[in-house]
Amino acid sequence: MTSDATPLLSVRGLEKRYGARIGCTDVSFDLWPGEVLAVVGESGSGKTTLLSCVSARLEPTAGTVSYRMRDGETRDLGRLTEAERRFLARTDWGFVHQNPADGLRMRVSAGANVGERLMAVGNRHYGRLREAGADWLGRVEIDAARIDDRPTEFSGGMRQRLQIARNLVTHPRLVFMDEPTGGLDVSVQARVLDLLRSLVADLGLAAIVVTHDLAVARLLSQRMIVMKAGEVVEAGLTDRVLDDPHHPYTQLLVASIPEA
Ligand SMILES: Nc1ncnc2c1ncn2[C@@H]1O[C@H](COP(=O)(O)OP(=O)(O)OP(=O)(O)O)[C@@H](O)[C@H]1O
Repeated sequence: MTSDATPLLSVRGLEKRYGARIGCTDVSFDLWPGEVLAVVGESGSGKTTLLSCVSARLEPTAGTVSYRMRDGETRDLGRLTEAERRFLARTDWGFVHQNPADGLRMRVSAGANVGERLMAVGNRHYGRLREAGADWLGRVEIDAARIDDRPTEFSGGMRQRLQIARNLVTHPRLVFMDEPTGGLDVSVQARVLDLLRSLVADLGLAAIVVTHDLAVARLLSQRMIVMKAGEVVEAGLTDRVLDDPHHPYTQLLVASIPEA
């Protein structure tokens, strides 16, 4: 089976309830290899719930998430064993959190933060781990001389770039991002976004990016879904949705973007 014949990820009829409250409901979409999908919507619309269910961190109440594994077999994530899920998360997936402290080990060096992910996939050679660490620091524009510093000594933007390096060093096929620039100063957001965009393109990564910022969706994604009160109200190519929004809620979101 060729990589283009089947989606990397297929979500069908996904629902998550918290007791009587709806987190998200009736969500369906496909994600293709190398494609970036943005999930947008206001606070409480269900974006994080959806991301957590799709990345197998939260068990959905109904619906399925299928993922095409490296061997070409498509598996229902709900039927994986805990060990299989953890292996996927360590090797095939990345997760970039809004707060870098949630995705980094703050008490170990920058180099070890990057090397650790490689060790998890079987690399043991100290010299090569250090070399890869230095290489990846360079790729995220952190001076290799800072390799032995801890993230606690880094600025917010540097921490976020380090978290990106830690996630991408193993060449995952799919990266989940939850407001990847949301916690950063406006002045450093553009640089991190630019870096993310070029790395995602260079590595041919597929990604799902949760954001309330339509500018982030515009810059990073080819397709987007718009959520309101847990439901998808509009889906389509990012440029189409933003330039010609059909649903009144999307029109409202687009109209509320401040003029540049
Ligand atoms: N652990 C939880 N227990 C109960 N209700 C929850 C829980 N997590 C989320 N919810 C509810 O599910 C709905 C969707 O929340 P979710 O966090 O997914 O939205 P969001 O779009 O990611 O919001 P934000 O942008 O503020 O993070 C909300 O009504 C929220 O109150």
